[in-house]
Amino acid sequence: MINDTIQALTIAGTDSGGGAGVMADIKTMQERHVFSAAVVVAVTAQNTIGVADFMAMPEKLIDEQFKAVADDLKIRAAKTGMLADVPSVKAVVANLKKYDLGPLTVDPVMIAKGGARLLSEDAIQTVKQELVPLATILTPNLPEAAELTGMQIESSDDMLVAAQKLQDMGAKNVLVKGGHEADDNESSDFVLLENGDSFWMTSPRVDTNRTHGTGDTLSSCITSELAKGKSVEDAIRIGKEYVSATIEQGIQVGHGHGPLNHWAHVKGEANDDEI
Ligand SMILES: Nc1ncnc2c1ncn2[C@@H]1O[C@H](COP(=O)(O)OP(=O)(O)O)[C@@H](O)[C@H]1O
Ligand SMILES: Cc1ncc(COP(=O)(O)OP(=O)(O)O)c(N)n1
Repeated sequence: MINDTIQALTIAGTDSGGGAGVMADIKTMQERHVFSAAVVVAVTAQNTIGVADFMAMPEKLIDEQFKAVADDLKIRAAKTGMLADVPSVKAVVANLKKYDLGPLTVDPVMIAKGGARLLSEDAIQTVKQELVPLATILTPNLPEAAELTGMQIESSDDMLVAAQKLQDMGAKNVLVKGGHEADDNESSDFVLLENGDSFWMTSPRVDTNRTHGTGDTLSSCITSELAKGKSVEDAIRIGKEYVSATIEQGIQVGHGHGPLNHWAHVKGEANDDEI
């Protein structure tokens, strides 16, 4: 019997500009040699300059996408990204409880780099109460961690406290991303694991505005590695290496916050067998 190809699912919004959301997730999973399926929760009219408009999908269509995927594919890990509003978050949560999709990475996307709100304010409470407790790994950036915890995050110590609070809210493992830090030299992320172990992941900060979709790329790489059966810690470390390479080996697309180079070469992965 032939083994099934490794399959993962993104549950998120589209980006017509190709840099973030479902598009970044599919490109990342493809580069990680994982077959990617997608439940589209919202469609955005977006490019590297900003988000012009978006529309959330009707809940029935969200349900039908989940059913279509679950009836046929063998999903080994899933991630959530942009979830738009309360009805969409609730529809996603109901389907995550209904189907076994493996470990779940929750990227609690709230506001795009250009400033557009991608999650309505009233949906934040629903995310906190209903989605965060389902997360195998929760990956907030600094503003998202602040919003979810209700605390100001201005130092490394604050990141530690926020991670603990998010774990207390039900997320098993927490990765607080430091991409929005003021530090000019380093970009440091803090990880708190389920067993209480914690560590920092630090990479040189690249002086660039080509960082559109960094969070999506990191979380979908982590999801790909979880689908392959990697441990949470290994998946997170590989995710950081991959996203760093996609930022460092930048490409030039568009006139604003440019997208990442998803085909970047990752050190130590000289041939396909090592991916
Ligand atoms: N300029 C940069 N140079 C290097 N790494 C970065 C840079 N900006 C973000 N990162 C990294 O990209 C990942 C995503 O972080 P962040 O940008 O905070 O997420 P989001 O896209 O959700 O706002 C993190 O690992 C962060 O450290
Ligand atoms: C459709 C969609 N989903 C998510 C985002 C935000 O992606 P992120 O990785 O946080 O990147 P930036 O917006 O910070 O560049 C998005 N813009 N669109």
